[in-house]
Amino acid sequence: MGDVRHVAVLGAGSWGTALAIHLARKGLKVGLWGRDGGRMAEMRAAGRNVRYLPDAPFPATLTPVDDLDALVSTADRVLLAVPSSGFQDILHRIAPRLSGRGLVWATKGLDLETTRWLHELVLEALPGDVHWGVASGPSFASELGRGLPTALTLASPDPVFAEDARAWLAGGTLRVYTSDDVVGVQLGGAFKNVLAIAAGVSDGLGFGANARAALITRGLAELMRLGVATGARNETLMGLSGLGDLVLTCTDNQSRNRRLGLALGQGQGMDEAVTAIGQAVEGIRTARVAVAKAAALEVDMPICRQVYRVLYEGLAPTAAVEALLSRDPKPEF
Ligand SMILES: NC(=O)C1=CN([C@@H]2O[C@H](COP(=O)(O)OP(=O)(O)OC[C@H]3O[C@@H](n4cnc5c(N)ncnc54)[C@H](O)[C@@H]3O)[C@@H](O)[C@H]2O)C=CC1
Ligand SMILES: O=C(CO)COP(=O)(O)O
Repeated sequence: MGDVRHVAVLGAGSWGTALAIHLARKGLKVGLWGRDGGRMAEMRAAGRNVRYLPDAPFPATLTPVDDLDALVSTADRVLLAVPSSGFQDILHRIAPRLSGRGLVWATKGLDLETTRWLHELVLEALPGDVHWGVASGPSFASELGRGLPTALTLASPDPVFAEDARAWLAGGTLRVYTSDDVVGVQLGGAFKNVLAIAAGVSDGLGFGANARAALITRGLAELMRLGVATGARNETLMGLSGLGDLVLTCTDNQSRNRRLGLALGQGQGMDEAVTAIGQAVEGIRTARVAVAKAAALEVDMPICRQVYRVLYEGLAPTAAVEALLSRDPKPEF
């Protein structure tokens, strides 16, 4: 597959920036592209992403760039880290230039309108000679940006490409495991965001550690039921991209999804809470996808359903909890 010396990182939010810094620290030449030319100029001048990761200076081999086509045409590999709302658009823009290169994405979510997995969009958009994979796991951008130890899973249907991607992604403080469970790795990364909102709501209401642990565990049961219906493997859902990321985002206030839930549980309105966070909160879109997938596949996902009702139907958080607690009794497994 050839030597990897130059990586294009697309999406200059907190995650794209942290990944770009990490790769550049390893000595790779990195072009970081963002859609806002003014912000990219600001990053070039400041030598850091002042808005999203102000405490992580750019290594010398990281260049913020404006020209997407030029960057993708010259890079050996492309790492896509835009929110799921922008995934399809950027994928189509870069697809004609991806021949012979490899694509990894680090976006967590599904396509909202069609509820398709991102790899299904990739399969449809890309020429057959483009190898691809998805990276996911418990990984707050600011921690990777500060060089703190982090572990991810890289899933690809092609074991040779999985090893290729592992080799250029991993190193320094980032450990990367490989997998061929493309659906399982995406499932955990996407749907844990909905459950993190639920955990935040519970903590915002002051419900305590028992309730949080119950939500994490029963949330994992929902992921596993969806996994059975979609062909994901249980061990993947028990791994870094499943349970690992679920625990991280349900328990730590660095999670934007958890913070949204906290704000709602404390009585803040949705618009106010989203504006205050000011960054991607993927669980909002994914709650809609969860309800649609659960209905289409006849999978019981009561926690995701109540999150959806709080976000989209104006249900009071206390009423959502009551609805969960008053369901008919059933065996745990
Ligand atoms: N921040 C984190 O700790 C982690 C984030 N992720 C995932 O990475 C993805 C990106 O999230 P963040 O960087 O955290 O979001 P962010 O809110 O920090 O930044 C989003 C960036 O994407 C840009 N953007 C939005 N729509 C776009 C479009 N259509 N085309 C091009 N650029 C667009 C925005 O201008 C902004 O620069 C999400 O799917 C998120 O779940 C995954 C792991 C960790
Ligand atoms: O996915 C993440 C960590 O793995 C980031 O979580 P939030 O999007 O909730 O901040």
